[in-house]
Amino acid sequence: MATTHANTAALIYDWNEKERTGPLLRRAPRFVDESIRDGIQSPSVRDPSIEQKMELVRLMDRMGVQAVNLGLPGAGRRAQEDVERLLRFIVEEKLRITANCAARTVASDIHPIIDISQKVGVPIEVMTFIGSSPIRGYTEGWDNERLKKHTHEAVKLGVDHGLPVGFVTEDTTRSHPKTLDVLFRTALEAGAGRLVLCDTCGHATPDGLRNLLNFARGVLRSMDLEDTVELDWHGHNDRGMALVLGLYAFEWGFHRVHGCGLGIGERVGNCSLDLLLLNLFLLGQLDPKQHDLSCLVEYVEKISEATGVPIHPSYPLSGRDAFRTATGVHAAAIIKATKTGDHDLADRVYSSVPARVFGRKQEIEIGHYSGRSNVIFWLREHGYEPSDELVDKVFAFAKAQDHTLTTEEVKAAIAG
Ligand SMILES: CC(=O)SCCNC(=O)CCNC(=O)[C@H](O)C(C)(C)COP(=O)(O)OP(=O)(O)OC[C@H]1O[C@@H](n2cnc3c(N)ncnc32)[C@H](O)[C@@H]1OP(=O)(O)O
Repeated sequence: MATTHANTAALIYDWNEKERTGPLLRRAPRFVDESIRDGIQSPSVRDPSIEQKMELVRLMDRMGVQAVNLGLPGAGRRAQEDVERLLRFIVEEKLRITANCAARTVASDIHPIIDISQKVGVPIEVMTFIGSSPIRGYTEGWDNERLKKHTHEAVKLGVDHGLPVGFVTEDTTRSHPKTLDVLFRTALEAGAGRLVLCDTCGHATPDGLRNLLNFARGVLRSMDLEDTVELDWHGHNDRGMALVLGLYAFEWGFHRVHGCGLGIGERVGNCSLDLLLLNLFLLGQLDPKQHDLSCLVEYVEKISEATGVPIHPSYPLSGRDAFRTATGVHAAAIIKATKTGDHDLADRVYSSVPARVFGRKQEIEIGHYSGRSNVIFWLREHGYEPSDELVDKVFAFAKAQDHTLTTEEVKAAIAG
């Protein structure tokens, strides 16, 4: 995988502290890919075929994602079959990635996980969830005693069958501390090895996240479990904050952050896993020996293909327009940088993401906001001699349009 050049870096003053100083996180960031569980809960998302899911799991593994949620086998036969086949696939392919599955705090959701795990002979982490916020409790008619009973029984069921259990409080970011305190302690006493704090409704701001983390840490500390129990962050994007909160979660000390490729997921989606990886890479926080991000764009494309969710043209890194410029001033600078022969300079003069590092490249288009530089560059790239007359003709045509020209339109203008 290509890297960026030191000489180009010297041309950028970086106010992003970590980009200048290198790794600052307490520990190497770890990830849980929720694309084929939470990701496919979105009503606009198609459930990928088993072959597509396998391909995605292979890509997750290649990118160094440590865990994948394979689904909620309690949902029915198809979900159970998929989980079993994916688990066998992970074993047969000797992938490093570990498996977890979602379950309500009910035996009928947990037993299928136990059964699959025993059949395949590989542990699956049971991620057993319960809505812990007052608004959820009110809606369901649940009181704290009932939540506590469900929590205890569910965690104990998984633990008694020798499986690792993560306890997931749905809507943690709107839950009362007294309730969380009771539920966390109940789950930990029953043997949960992980607490998953969830921003199920996309409610948290950075200070909310930090307050909640400090609270959870306090509970662990009081039980002398700070060094043994891990904390996960699972966030949704209702307020558009999921990615930023994912980054803060690592900075402030969560062990793992959950996300989905292309940011798919329930309602407006989860934290985008590909953008989380991209940002941590750019911040110098990922060990390149553990994380091969040369397939990051392929991963997003495969997620899109498998789920039927289109990639927005302006989606970072993988979007059609991420490195495509029609604007005159920007294009002129990119073209000047290109002429130096230094691809890194050309990549970075108008983008914070170096395209070539991820297998993409800058493209210059012609539109109504273009200058002559765009036209000259385009003509040369397509084998035309950019005479003044030809440049004038295409330039005048472009200025009269309301959109970026297609190749056919430019060719028609040349011929016209
Ligand atoms: C962490 C998350 O993302 S939460 C989203 C989880 N994912 C999904 O829901 C997708 C898969 N779900 C399904 O296929 C179905 O909802 C099933 C098979 C799990 C359940 O189907 P049904 O039994 O028909 O129940 P339905 O979906 O209508 O309602 C959910 C039920 O679960 C109950 N429930 C929800 N969470 C819990 C919990 N943690 N513990 C106990 N019961 C719970 C609700 O109270 C409701 O019960 P009710 O039917 O007695 O009112």
